[in-house]
Amino acid sequence: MSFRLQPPAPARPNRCQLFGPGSRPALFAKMAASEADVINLDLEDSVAPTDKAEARANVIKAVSDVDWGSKTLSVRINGLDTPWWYRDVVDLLEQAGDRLDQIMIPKVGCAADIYAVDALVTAVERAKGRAKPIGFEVIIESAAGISHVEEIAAASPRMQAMSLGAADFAASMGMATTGIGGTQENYYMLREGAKYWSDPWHWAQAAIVAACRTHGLLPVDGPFGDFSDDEGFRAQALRSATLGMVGKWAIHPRQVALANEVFTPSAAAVAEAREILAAMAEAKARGEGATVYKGRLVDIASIKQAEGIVRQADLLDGKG
Ligand SMILES: CC(C)(COP(=O)(O)OP(=O)(O)OC[C@H]1O[C@@H](n2cnc3c(N)ncnc32)[C@H](O)[C@@H]1OP(=O)(O)O)[C@@H](O)C(=O)NCCC(=O)NCCSC(=O)C[C@H](O)C(=O)O
Ligand SMILES: [Mg+2]
Repeated sequence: MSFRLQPPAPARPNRCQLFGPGSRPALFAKMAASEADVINLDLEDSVAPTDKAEARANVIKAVSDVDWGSKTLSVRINGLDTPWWYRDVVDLLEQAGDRLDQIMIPKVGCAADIYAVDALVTAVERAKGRAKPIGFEVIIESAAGISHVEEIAAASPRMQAMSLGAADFAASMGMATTGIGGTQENYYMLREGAKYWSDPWHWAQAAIVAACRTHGLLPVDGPFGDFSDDEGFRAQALRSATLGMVGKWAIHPRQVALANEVFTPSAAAVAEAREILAAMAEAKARGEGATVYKGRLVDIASIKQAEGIVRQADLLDGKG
């Protein structure tokens, strides 16, 4: 390990973030009743420009009026290139109750974007005497965002989580697709006449995971647009989990159970992790740093891998 230790990410469930437009208040109670760990009430791209003010008022009311249980409650504000974002921040911080946990900042391009929102949030918090500091989560969804991902992750102590926004990311990068996440038909390798599909989101996801793990944030996979394609969602989520992401967005309620399933360690994975820890404890008692488990090497690094799985299982204990 480097002299600079890796800080832990916030210890809270973040397997699924369920989105709903702030302009559809009829959805709020359904979102609260869902099994999602995080709720994202949206003021940004799912809300038409003519509905921005009404959506903001709906969301401010719902923060206090709806019973959100133990979920993390987040509101996605408008981007810093719009005329709406400062009013989103000021009205939320002045008028929404203490139940609000986070603000999600979309389309961040550099650390200064976070600095600007932090300055405004801090001023309103002090003026209003808000006791609970608001956390930040951000979306990496532009060429600038992915280019500056590490400085963005380090930009504020308010930072909690970072998501990949596949739709805006594809648009910003000029990617030849209108798909939101998942396999892309033309992104394949050819060998002896057979196509092998590759993953165009992989490098951006890996960069986000590395930035998050360096600075103690939760890395999250964003939307999968085709909500009729359960297997496509599951495949995308499995790849994200394998890379180190802790959860995924749901843009429709049917995606919530899929995300929870993928990002909850299976009973078999937890049992194996505990067996590895037991095998390594025995090895340590013998004065050894490595041993053989089921015919393969396990060593001190395996302890950290196994502890991560057990820690996640303990965190989710009782959440199904
Ligand atoms: C996608 C939707 C517009 C679909 O809405 P609808 O046509 O109403 O869906 P259904 O008829 O299939 O709904 C079935 C029942 O589920 C309820 N429902 C629908 N959506 C939600 C929800 N989000 N949360 C909770 N419950 C929901 C319906 O009311 C039905 O209930 P019932 O009648 O009682 O059976 C809609 O799902 C939707 O608006 N989704 C969220 C869209 C959104 O927030 N988008 C923003 C995030 S993605 C993004 O921004 C891209 C990203 O930034 C990037 O760049 O990648
Ligand atoms: Mg977007």
